[in-house]
Amino acid sequence: MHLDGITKRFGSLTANDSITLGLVPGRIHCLLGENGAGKSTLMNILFGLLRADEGTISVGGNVLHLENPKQAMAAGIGMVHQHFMLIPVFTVAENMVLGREPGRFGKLDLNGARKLVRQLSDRYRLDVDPDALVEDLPVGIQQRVEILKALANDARYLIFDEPTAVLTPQEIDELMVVMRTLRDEGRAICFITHKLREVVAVADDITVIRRGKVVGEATPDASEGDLAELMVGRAVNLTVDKAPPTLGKERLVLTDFTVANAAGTIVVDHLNLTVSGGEIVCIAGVQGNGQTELAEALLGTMAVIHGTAILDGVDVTHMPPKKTIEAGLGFVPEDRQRDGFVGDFSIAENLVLNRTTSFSSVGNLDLGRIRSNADERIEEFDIRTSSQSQPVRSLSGGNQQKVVLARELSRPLSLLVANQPTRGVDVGAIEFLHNRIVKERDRDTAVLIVSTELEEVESLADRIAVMYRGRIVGVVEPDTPRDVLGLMMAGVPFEEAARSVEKSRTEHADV
Ligand SMILES: Nc1ncnc2c1ncn2[C@@H]1O[C@H](COP(=O)(O)OP(=O)(O)OP(=O)(O)O)[C@@H](O)[C@H]1O
Repeated sequence: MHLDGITKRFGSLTANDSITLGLVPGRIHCLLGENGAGKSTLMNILFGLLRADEGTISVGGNVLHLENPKQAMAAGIGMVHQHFMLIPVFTVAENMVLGREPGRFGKLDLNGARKLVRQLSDRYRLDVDPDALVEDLPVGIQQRVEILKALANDARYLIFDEPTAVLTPQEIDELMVVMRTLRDEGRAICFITHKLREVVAVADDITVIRRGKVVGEATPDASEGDLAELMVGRAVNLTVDKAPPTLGKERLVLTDFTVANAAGTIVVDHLNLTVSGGEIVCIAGVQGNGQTELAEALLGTMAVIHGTAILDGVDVTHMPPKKTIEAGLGFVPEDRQRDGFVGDFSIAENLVLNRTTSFSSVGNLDLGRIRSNADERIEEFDIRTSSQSQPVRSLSGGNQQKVVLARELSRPLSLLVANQPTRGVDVGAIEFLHNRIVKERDRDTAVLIVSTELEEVESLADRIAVMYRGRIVGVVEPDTPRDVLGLMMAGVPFEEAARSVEKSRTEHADV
């Protein structure tokens, strides 16, 4: 398949500028580029979601005219989206038949769909229950459903647009295996990711785009540093420079902090933790062990059924979000699309979303200050946009994340709680954001980070608190070996985990 001279403009912005690219059966082609480079735009054109202004897409010399995803699917193109396109209240099998022409397995042929889910699940070892409701499935499994949807259509060209951003390390490994299998069957894969180790692990071909243009190609033996430099056009320091913490007073004190979900199940279980000003505590753990609920309960959107949260001496245990924010909490949610911004509002509006009173005078919004605040934040956080009045919905994913962080980090804070702070963000921006978080720490803010990225935890943490089934298994130093951390994440206390790792090392040394 050839994409030839693809150009796409949004008003004055050229998101794709004459991009030429080949997708070859039996090869994984990684598309790399900084936030806003134009990767998703290009893939949306290939899947018929957007129309190119110029250029052609052809297979075997035949030009395809793709006006919608249905036509793309008919041409053998499948897409696994960055944000899932599934209907949450439907089952897996029901989602499989959605949007399909009756005839292949028509709208009512749920049995056919169920059978196909089972067959494909077995063949690719994807393990999906056809009768499960999509909303009850963890994100990793939802993504498998998207992959199954594409495979049900026997897609020969598969687009994976940042599929690993929301996955746990184990799910990522499993996805890499699936991608290799699909490649070895002779399918062509286009894979977008910001995680360079994944590129190095699976790429056969690598194309880098910057500001809408192809700026280079690389071979899979390129180092992560070389790829980073090619992506952002300068050398990137992938490790965080930070001095040892200077501990201030205890700012956040959690005592027997216990949180229940809507069904009444305890998800954070008698948790005790203190975070001082001037330190970064990272919560490490396999997703789904209560980390997100802990963060949300601190904000005030989940029910605390026992224990207390004290912030700077004030009891914030049962405060609603508006009050906790006024009490000095900065909050970066796990799901930016759902909880981080209002998509139809402009960047400028989103940057002052939770503190309009500070941008008002005599009861009216001070539009001049809102505008100058937006100019400053866009510049500081390098938010790639054509205008501060652009709706946040139409920003690239990574730039949306930068808007959320820019808003939360632009007022004096007592405590910053950030859940997956750099999700979907390019390496250059991660370098900036990590340094910015350390700067926040050095202003005597208490920082609590939840991250499933061990590299992020290791680079940011002054202490690591490992969470398992709603409890803290142990609080350890940031240089704790990964295998010890891994055992702790499975619920093994530190001493036992350290002994077990030591024992297996000695046994291996003896062999
Ligand atoms: N509907 C739209 N209206 C206006 N501008 C848009 C629209 N869709 C995308 N853009 C702009 O096009 C540019 C490219 O965005 P795109 O989503 O393709 O980037 P990306 O490379 O996928 O970035 P990321 O890595 O952050 O996901 C961005 O500047 C974005 O704001």
